[in-house]
Amino acid sequence: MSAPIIVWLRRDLRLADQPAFRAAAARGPVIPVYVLDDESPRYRRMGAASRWWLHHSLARLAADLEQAGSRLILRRGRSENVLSALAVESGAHEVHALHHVEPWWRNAERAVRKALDLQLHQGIYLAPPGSVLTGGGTPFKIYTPFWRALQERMPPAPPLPAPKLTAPEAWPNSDRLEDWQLLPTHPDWAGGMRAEWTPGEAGAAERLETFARRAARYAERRNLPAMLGTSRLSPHLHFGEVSPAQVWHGVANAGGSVDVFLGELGWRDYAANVIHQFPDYAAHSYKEEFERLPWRTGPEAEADLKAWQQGRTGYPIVDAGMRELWATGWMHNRVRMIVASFLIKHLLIDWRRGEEWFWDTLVDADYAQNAVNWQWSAGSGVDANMFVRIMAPLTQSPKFDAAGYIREWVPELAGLGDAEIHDPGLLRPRGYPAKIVEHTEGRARALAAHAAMKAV
Ligand SMILES: Cc1cc2nc3c(=O)[nH]c(=O)nc-3n(C[C@H](O)[C@H](O)[C@H](O)COP(=O)(O)OP(=O)(O)OC[C@H]3O[C@@H](n4cnc5c(N)ncnc54)[C@H](O)[C@@H]3O)c2cc1C
Repeated sequence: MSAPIIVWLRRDLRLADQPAFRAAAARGPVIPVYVLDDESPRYRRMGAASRWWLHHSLARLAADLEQAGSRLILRRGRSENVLSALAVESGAHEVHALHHVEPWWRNAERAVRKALDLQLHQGIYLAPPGSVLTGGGTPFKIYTPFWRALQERMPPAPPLPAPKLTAPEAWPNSDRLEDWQLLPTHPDWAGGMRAEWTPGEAGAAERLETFARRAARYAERRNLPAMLGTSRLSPHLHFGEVSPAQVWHGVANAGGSVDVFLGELGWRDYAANVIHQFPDYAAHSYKEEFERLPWRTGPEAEADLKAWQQGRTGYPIVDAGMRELWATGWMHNRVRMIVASFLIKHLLIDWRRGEEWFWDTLVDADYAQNAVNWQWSAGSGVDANMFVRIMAPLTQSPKFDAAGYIREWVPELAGLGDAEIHDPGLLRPRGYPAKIVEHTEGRARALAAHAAMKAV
């Protein structure tokens, strides 16, 4: 029997349309391995909600591999060390993996390549990050021209089915998933996540199939948080349980406004294109002047941050969003924009504090998409909303018909009518907090801080 080939898995946890599996399967027996590497990302190690998802996704993948006559080997440690040791144990020389854009994964890929024959494949985005270029051969900075150029290369190649896998003569040892303690126990806060999500390739395929039936009406519903208008595919896409090409082809014939949905998938590629150019995008404001913005700090600002995190700001739409996030690990996009704007502008708290909170609490926490969207909201990004365009939560809430959404996530307000629920005022029930800051006051403070930044 020929030497086994290692497939190094990260956030590409699927068998179908997974080019690393396909290439390895064509060359010999396959050893699929997932390395829990908290060392390479350092402070960017996966957050708590992502670890919950990872546990279930790995359990599913292991079961799917068993059924295909294979196994999932689990190891923990620094990727290059673990893979080198595994290669020695198993007699493997080649490692196949999908190329990742996060800076720590790019470093890890370089380190693995020093010791082993690492073959990288594309398959996480519609097009390889860094490959969509202007006429002058430079990467795009702005979304709209990027999307126009990307569309010229679409549709993506049709997705390929899972390959047939051959087992190696002997299986290397594996850690036990339970021993990794990825799930919360004291307390177990994951009940809302279990109710909402089915991690794994089959769960992703089912989401895609049900969304395809309503994708034609995406544009008219996508901004309404009370409706099931968007796909909710983001955590499945983040963990690679479905490929963007599968999503594209899964909805392509839906008709109606499906093009608007495909444009959102384009934002996903765009975010990776930004990180490819600016790897530490989550650490610094792209527009340097924002490093001079006088953000609030100190005990009062910390108390406001906590109120925002806990959904106790006195703004029902903001609180509904933050509580949805805490309970399910996900938040509707329109509401993400509202809560981000509120933190950055009404509370004048550095966008990085919000980014960090999302990183820990979102099941779809994604280095590129999170940083790009937070910098978009702050106005500090490469392609961004203007800081001085301040979203008014009390206007956004009725505009996007959020009454039902607020009733679901802020049950103290459920008894209020549609006219009052967005801004309870004197009808505020006992137990629901007063507004943490008045809109006009918060707005004026934010504009003054922006003016001060510009004046330096
Ligand atoms: C402050 C802020 C932080 C965010 N952080 C993340 C994050 O960590 N991870 C993440 O996946 N998305 C993030 N988003 C983008 C967006 O909110 C989610 O992708 C979307 O809500 C996921 O829901 P869906 O799958 O139903 O999206 P759909 O509307 O069905 O869109 C389909 C897919 O397109 C991609 N997409 C949609 N909107 C965006 C966008 N604005 N930017 C980039 N890709 C997009 C997602 O992969 C999504 O699954 C953030 C947005 C904001 C405003």
